Amino acid sequence: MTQSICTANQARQADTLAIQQYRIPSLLLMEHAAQECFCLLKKRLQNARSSVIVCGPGNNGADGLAIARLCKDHKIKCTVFLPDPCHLSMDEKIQWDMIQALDIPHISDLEPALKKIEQADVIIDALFGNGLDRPIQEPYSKIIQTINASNAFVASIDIASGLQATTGKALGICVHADQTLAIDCFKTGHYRNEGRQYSGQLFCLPIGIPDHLHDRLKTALLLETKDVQIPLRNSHSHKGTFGKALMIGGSQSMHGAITMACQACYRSGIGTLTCMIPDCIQEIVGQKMEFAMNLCAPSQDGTFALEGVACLDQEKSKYDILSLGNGMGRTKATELFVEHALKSDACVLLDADACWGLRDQLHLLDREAPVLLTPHLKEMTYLCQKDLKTIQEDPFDTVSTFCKEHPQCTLILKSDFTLIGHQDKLYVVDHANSALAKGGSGDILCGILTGLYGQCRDPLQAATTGVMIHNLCAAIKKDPASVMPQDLIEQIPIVFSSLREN
Ligand SMILES: NC(=O)C1=CN([C@@H]2O[C@H](COP(=O)(O)OP(=O)(O)OC[C@H]3O[C@@H](n4cnc5c(N)ncnc54)[C@H](O)[C@@H]3O)[C@@H](O)[C@H]2O)[C@@H](O)CC1
Ligand SMILES: [K+]
Repeated sequence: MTQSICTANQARQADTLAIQQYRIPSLLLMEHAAQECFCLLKKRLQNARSSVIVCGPGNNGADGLAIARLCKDHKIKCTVFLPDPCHLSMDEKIQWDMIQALDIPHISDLEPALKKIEQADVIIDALFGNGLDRPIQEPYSKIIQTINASNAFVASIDIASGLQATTGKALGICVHADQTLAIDCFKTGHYRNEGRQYSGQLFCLPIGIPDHLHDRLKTALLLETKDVQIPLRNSHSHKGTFGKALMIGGSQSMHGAITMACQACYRSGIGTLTCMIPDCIQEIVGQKMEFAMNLCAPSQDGTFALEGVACLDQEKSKYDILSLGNGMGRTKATELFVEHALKSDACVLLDADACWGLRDQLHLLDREAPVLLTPHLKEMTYLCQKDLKTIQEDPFDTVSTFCKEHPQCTLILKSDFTLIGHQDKLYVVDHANSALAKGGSGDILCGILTGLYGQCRDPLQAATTGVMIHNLCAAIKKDPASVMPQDLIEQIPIVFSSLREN
């Protein structure tokens, strides 16, 4: 099952549909949620000297009470802290009655509860979930402060209390979780704004809501390795079967970028590869790449000259994919190359400086053949009318809006996680790894994408598979500080064969 990433509203809708349309009682969903949480936390709770379940006034708190009941069933000691037993949701009232009837230790007075929290080694945070809708105030801010000051392991149910589930903004103070146990689906707030920093390790727990309800809600999806498919390679094939690519880039000061991109492309299965570079770097690039054909275009001041675009015009009809950008520099010629590439019939991939070169000619995206774009957050400002802060605050909306406006495009927005959008589809790849936060890493992704597109001719498949491969390449047994671009390139064959086996 592919995990959904929902806004607060979508998560609520999924709950409501499950309850109304599939007649699943909400207490049953809650029981599933509690059982899944308990299963994941059982070992820690068993080993804890003292554990506290801190419960708020809604169904998040009710989940906490249901977990306390399962602890009692398994003879695990824990204390429930419910600060305000007079104001409870309907389901929580039922859970609270059971807690009292079963004589499970519970406190409602603040001072002794804060002492318990200070001494606890495991805290379950069930204060607020999807329903937090205003800034945290007393007594909850004092409670959260004490949780954060304790040395305990903190597991938040559904979302760290204090985070708004859609925006990931901390509404005042927020629990700093070691783990978040998302109920039924991830929330966009786990990925946006402060959500990354407060959620800790994320888990998503199924509670019996039918999958297709999420499909209906068109939520973003979290991609796992099993969800991607590398293009099949028939043994009875020839180099034409696997695509002809032209990769355009390089300059006097950045010739490494285009060579790394080409190496990654070749290792990712392209049939034939031609590399177009400014003639001033002909010698150095030629020495590094005997597998690719080199085309040299005239240069000026260490980058492509304007008249170099004639070389592209002459060649462009011969290729399935034209990729532009790696180490190209931000010049008038880059803008012109972008324009002429987009006026071809081939698929076009625009990376790095080519995204900049597109900024004043976005109308060219309205074409027949597909376009792949791989901006990082800053480069995204060139592709839409938003500033960096707005994009950072809501990358989900940025990508979906762009993809609705440009249905021919597949957009890959890179940050510490990657968003991939195409028309109304939105995917997240989340393998944050600082080994990729280095120069050269984007060029390698560009090469992988070009190689994959040549084989499958499906931009979305190339994007989802390519981003996953790129991330898996970084998961090597080397300290992230020391990983070189060449290490990633050398990892490509290993990742390919492990994906093909699966
Ligand atoms: N059927 C369902 O709806 C299910 C819901 N589940 C749980 O229910 C949660 C959502 O429950 P709710 O919608 O009741 O929402 P919450 O439990 O997040 O809390 C909502 C309550 O908190 C109050 N509140 C909001 N912000 C506040 C603030 N700053 N200070 C004080 N009070 C504040 C609201 O007035 C409301 O009473 C999910 O996060 C999940 O943990 C799960 O049990 C699975 C099933
Ligand atoms: K919570």
